[in-house]
Amino acid sequence: MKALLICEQREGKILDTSYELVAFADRLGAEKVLVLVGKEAPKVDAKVYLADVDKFGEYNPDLHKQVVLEAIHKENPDYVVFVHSSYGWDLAPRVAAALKVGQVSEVVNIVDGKFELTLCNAKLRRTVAPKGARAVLTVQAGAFNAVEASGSAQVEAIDVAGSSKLQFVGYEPAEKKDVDLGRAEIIVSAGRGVGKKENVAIIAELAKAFGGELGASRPVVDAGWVAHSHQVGTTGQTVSPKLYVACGISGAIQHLAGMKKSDFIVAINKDKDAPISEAADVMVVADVLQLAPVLMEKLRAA
Ligand SMILES: Cc1cc2nc3c(=O)[nH]c(=O)nc-3n(C[C@H](O)[C@H](O)[C@H](O)COP(=O)(O)OP(=O)(O)OC[C@H]3O[C@@H](n4cnc5c(N)ncnc54)[C@H](O)[C@@H]3O)c2cc1C
Repeated sequence: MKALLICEQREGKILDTSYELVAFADRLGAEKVLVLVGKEAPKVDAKVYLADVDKFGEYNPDLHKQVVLEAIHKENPDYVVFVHSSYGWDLAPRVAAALKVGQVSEVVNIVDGKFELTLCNAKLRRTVAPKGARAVLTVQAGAFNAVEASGSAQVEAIDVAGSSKLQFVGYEPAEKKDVDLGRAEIIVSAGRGVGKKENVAIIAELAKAFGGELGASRPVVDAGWVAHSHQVGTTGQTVSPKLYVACGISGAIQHLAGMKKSDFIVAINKDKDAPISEAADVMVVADVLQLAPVLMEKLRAA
């Protein structure tokens, strides 16, 4: 079984998720071959097809698709694997359509060689197996722990003739945020379990008592209870504070992807079986609205 791993870089820096794809292939027990439109190959003991980023652009769906199709032509892989990122969301279906094969999106685990996906806001999981001989997959960021960047790739340059009406112009820096969670040493995050907007103030106060910043899960942001700059997860910020306190957060894979590299994780949840318990160093089974005032009192007295 062979997996062609479509890696990503940004402005010369190989993204960590590329090494998550390697971990995915290793878990699958597949021979791995990597493809990157970039400058330097990932550090891995495997063959890497390297396409010149100056020629093909940081991103260009027409040209990058041609590069991937050329690598598929050379390697005849069983699986063509992308990260479930904005790059993968855009490119994977284009490749699947060109190959006329099915796509399995957002794989979070491998069980007996089949692919596990989440559904119902990550409350349930289902297992699927592609029917055809080949499939395109996207793998959820954070679902597989990245392998260490070490090894020496057998690099082969890949070039394709192709034209596109699109041109990569550049990245636009995000607006300056009111909070920089990336630098925070302590983050206390509010999840849907806090119940209503007014209760977020309690978690914000708790964050202050810890000397940290307020984070949030996506539903809390989507509901307009706090600004998006506080969101942690795949569509928010990736954080790695010394202490992360998750208040009323279930631990969906998209949230975990953004915070699981925290040094120490405390989860406060009414449900002892909430998935966050698997990532937490300490799981406090409690109503966070009852616990928070007690905790604040202790912290202030300390
Ligand atoms: C493409 C995509 C991208 C996404 N990106 C993100 C992202 O960046 N960040 C993110 O967070 N999510 C993201 N999500 C959403 C994610 O799948 C989950 O839906 C979300 O993380 C769930 O948020 P939650 O844990 O706050 O809510 P829920 O899953 O509803 O969990 C609430 C938890 O609170 C507990 N609870 C309830 N009441 C209390 C109480 N009084 N005290 C203590 N515990 C209580 C419950 O037991 C439960 O575990 C994304 C989803 C998709 C499809």
